[in-house]
Amino acid sequence: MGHYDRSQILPSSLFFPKNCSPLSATQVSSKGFGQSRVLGYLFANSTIHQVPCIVAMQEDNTKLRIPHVLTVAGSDSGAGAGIQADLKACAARGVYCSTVITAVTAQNTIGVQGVNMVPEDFVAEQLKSVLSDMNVDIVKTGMLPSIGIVKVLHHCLKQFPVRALVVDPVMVSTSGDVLAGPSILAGFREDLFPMADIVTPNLKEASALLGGVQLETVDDMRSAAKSIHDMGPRNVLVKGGDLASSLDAVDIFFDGDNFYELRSPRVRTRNTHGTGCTLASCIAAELAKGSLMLSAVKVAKRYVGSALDYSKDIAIGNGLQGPFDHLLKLKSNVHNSCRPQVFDPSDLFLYAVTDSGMNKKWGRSITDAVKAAIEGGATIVQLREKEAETRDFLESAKACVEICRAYGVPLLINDRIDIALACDADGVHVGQSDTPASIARTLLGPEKIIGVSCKTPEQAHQAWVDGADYIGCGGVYSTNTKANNITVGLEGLKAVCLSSKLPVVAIGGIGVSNARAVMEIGVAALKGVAVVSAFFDRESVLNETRKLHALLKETTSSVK
Ligand SMILES: Nc1ncnc2c1ncn2[C@@H]1O[C@H](COP(=O)(O)OP(=O)(O)OP(=O)(O)O)[C@@H](O)[C@H]1O
Ligand SMILES: Cc1ncc(CO)c(N)n1
Ligand SMILES: [Mg+2]
Repeated sequence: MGHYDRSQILPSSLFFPKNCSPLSATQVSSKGFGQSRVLGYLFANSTIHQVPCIVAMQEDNTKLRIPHVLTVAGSDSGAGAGIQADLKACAARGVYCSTVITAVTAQNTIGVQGVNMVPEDFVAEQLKSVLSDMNVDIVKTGMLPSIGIVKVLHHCLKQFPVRALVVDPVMVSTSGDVLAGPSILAGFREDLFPMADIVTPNLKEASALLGGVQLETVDDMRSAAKSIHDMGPRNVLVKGGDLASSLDAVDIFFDGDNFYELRSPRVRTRNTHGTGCTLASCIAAELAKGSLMLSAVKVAKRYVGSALDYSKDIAIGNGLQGPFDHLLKLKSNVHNSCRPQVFDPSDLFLYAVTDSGMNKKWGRSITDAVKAAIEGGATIVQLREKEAETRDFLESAKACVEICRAYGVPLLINDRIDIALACDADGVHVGQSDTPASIARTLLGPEKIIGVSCKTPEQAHQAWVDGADYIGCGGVYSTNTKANNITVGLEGLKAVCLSSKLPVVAIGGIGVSNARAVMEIGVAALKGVAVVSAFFDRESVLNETRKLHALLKETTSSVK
């Protein structure tokens, strides 16, 4: 709403600077807020718009207020653009998004098959509902299908001012379908642009706004940005996603004084439907968090670029322009489709744990070791590479992920949550002195597998509380793999298994000579054995794994 300037939203936007105690701020009122007692509200007026920015504080000083974008746009049934893109973009950027729907479209990856406008007075009713109640920070507009709807929006924004207005002047979809006719141009120019903090036309829209001039080069985009700036918005971003002559995706940002040429490599993909809506929503989201305009635009462009790159090969629909994946989640489902996502305790049956020292000694690569173990019958693999350089480890881990996925065997990383995240492993195994399982769970999310090494029932209980999926218990027998490792013996193993709510895999000095004795303790929680030396400190990993696999099969059928 003109002059968006972070410094006007005191103090330091929505967030308290480290050196400013929230409790020392003006305490205006004390009211209940949800379940928690709020100590006060802090009102800070934007000097130009007199928009109160309200920060609610709880007794423990945590802030309840979250950044909020309202999108005023059309629904896309294919969900790649419009309201649906805006919701996903805001969710991905960690901002709340409310929605005022201006039109319902029937569209897919082929084009727009139909448009049904929402009556003006009902757009007004939605706007009033949200703006009068929900502490909107930023309004972002997309498809505004009639001049009447533009007028309604203009009126509501005067009545309920917000911190900033982002206008994506949607007119023509990339498929070439008209989403708002030329009559809308007057509404943009007269009502919305003068109050807009940024306007983000694509090439066709910029051309339409300027009476149909041809825009074919980056220089043309600069002149267009300047001419559109003359129509009143604080900032203009002319988007060059559709600039055929450029290998890069070039956008021109103009703030009235300076031009900024924002370039990123053009992602080769058909999945670009909704890039414009997403970019504008992401700009709005960053502004809602308190970013300056140019930073918001840069972050938004990077976000769109990464999402396109991530989604370049996904296949949804048969048309020329597919949607992309705002939340960067779909691809991992494709990779995992040969294997259910949930952890299956029977995977602990024959657990192979690699050791870099042993691989070096026998002149094997990690990948060869892993492949041989799986071919011999290992049902889960853990990479335990204590000495490897991070960069090398990551490369090997990525290769092992591919191998394990192909065989449908889960791959875990010992200790290194960073490596597990970077190679998209199935999970981690942590020891008592590594990152606590509860933190590993927060970092890895709800689906990844987490195992914890435990020697006692107390540790096993804690692993359960922390959200682990299984525990490794040992050393059952003494081993050279771990220095100064206390041996728990079969008795210790049994005690842990009897108390554990989680499935258990036994580890430590286990091989063909003693695996039967381990499994014969006969406690239901014990699902299998984990092996390091008896596989990897041997000439043939494949043969040793096969032998133990056969023995375990025999043992478990006789134990039952
Ligand atoms: N293939 C691509 N690779 C990288 N960035 C791209 C690509 N296509 C578009 N972009 C970027 O996406 C943003 C949106 O630009 P674009 O010109 O496609 O908007 P639009 O035509 O309004 O989008 P749509 O109508 O599909 O929602 C810009 O920052 C642009 O540079
Ligand atoms: C509803 C809607 N808004 C915007 C666009 C522009 O991509 C679209 N295709 N559909
Ligand atoms: Mg486009």
